[in-house]
Amino acid sequence: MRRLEVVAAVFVCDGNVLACRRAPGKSAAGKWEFPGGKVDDDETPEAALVREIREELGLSISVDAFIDRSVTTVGDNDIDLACYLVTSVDVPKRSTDHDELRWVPLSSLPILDWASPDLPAVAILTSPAFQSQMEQHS
Ligand SMILES: Nc1nc2c([nH]c(=O)n2[C@H]2C[C@H](O)[C@@H](COP(=O)(O)OP(=O)(O)OP(=O)(O)O)O2)c(=O)[nH]1
Repeated sequence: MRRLEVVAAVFVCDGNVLACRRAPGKSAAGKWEFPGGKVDDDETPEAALVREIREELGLSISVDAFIDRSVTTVGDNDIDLACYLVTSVDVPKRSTDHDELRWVPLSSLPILDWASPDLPAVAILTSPAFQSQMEQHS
């Protein structure tokens, strides 16, 4: 079993969350996920997330809050996925790794066909506690 440390960014805007669909030809193509990628050796999770989002979406972000970290077995890999709430000045428009970027209302997130490692974060995002936290900040 191989353990992969992965970080992902949750963009929230007006009660909508950015979901990204893995492009054809990638592993788990067609599954929805949060943008991000693998943490390199000797890199902090926050630095990895800033680097991955710059590479993938071409944006500068600030990493604002930790949401969830869970380990999920997918095939021969243990995916150790940490998700963070992030903000950016510019709006994400396109991705090198995804064929669709979609803003989805918090309450509709479970409708998408998520990569299984993302489901714990999706459950937190759709909880009443998170939704009222977001309303207080908007
Ligand atoms: N970026 C990202 N990756 C995720 C999420 N959920 C999830 O299972 N993954 C998996 C997919 C990949 O196997 C790995 C992240 O690697 P990566 O985004 O750097 O992708 P990669 O192109 O190197 O991946 P791969 O095609 O080699 O599998 O974690 C998620 O929400 N965001």
